[in-house]
Amino acid sequence: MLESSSSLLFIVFIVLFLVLLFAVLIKRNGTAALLWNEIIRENIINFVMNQSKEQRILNFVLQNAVRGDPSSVVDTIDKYCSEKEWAMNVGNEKGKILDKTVEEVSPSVVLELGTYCGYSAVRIARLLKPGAHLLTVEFNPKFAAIAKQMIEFAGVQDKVNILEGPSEEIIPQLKKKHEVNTLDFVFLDHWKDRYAPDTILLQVSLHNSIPKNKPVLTAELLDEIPF
Ligand SMILES: C[S@@+](CC[C@H](N)C(=O)[O-])C[C@H]1O[C@@H](n2cnc3c(N)ncnc32)[C@H](O)[C@@H]1O
Repeated sequence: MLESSSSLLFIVFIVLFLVLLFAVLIKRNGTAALLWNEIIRENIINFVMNQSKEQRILNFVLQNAVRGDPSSVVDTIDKYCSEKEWAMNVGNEKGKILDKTVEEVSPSVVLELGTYCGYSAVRIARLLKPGAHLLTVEFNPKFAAIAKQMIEFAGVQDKVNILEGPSEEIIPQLKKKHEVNTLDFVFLDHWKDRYAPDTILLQVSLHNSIPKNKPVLTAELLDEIPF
């Protein structure tokens, strides 16, 4: 009896020690914090709420943003992601540089690789001149479905075309299937290991018709440009 209660006490002690150790790690170590927030915590919330984080972001927008007002959609996503749950949108800081580039270039045709929930797509589309359009590529069908609703709610669906599939498959189809002859602005915000091969693929597929003076921005580059 005494033996079993002391081993129980020992197990409780070990569990408490591990919880404490993990709490300290989360506070001090970026990887542990990421592991906790992005994998453990998020999956627990998804399980309890029976809903993905992306669906929660969309619901928050549907309940709090102004329908047909893209800036309100952008601001509402920023509010959710700064106050409630982090998400991999480009965010407001880098978003301002993105805005500035779109305004300066005044593109007619824009390509974005990596749509996610449609945050940057709405952000770019709200600044496009009449007749201009954005093609945005996303290979996760669940994210593409969320983005479609986000874009429609923001009222920019006539300016944005979501192309569902991997960039490496979509890019070679741009010319024939989507009638793209030249791109005035490219925003690379998908997985980093595809930046270089997709940039080459773009030039090959469009026969070098991305003019040299037209910007190709990556999410990482936005970190380095002073605003
Ligand atoms: C950082 S998020 C994009 C964020 C988005 N641009 C925004 O600011 O709202 C990256 C997205 O790229 C998608 N992705 C990654 N690699 C891809 C590929 N090769 N083809 C298509 N989509 C890809 C992922 O599923 C993810 O949704």
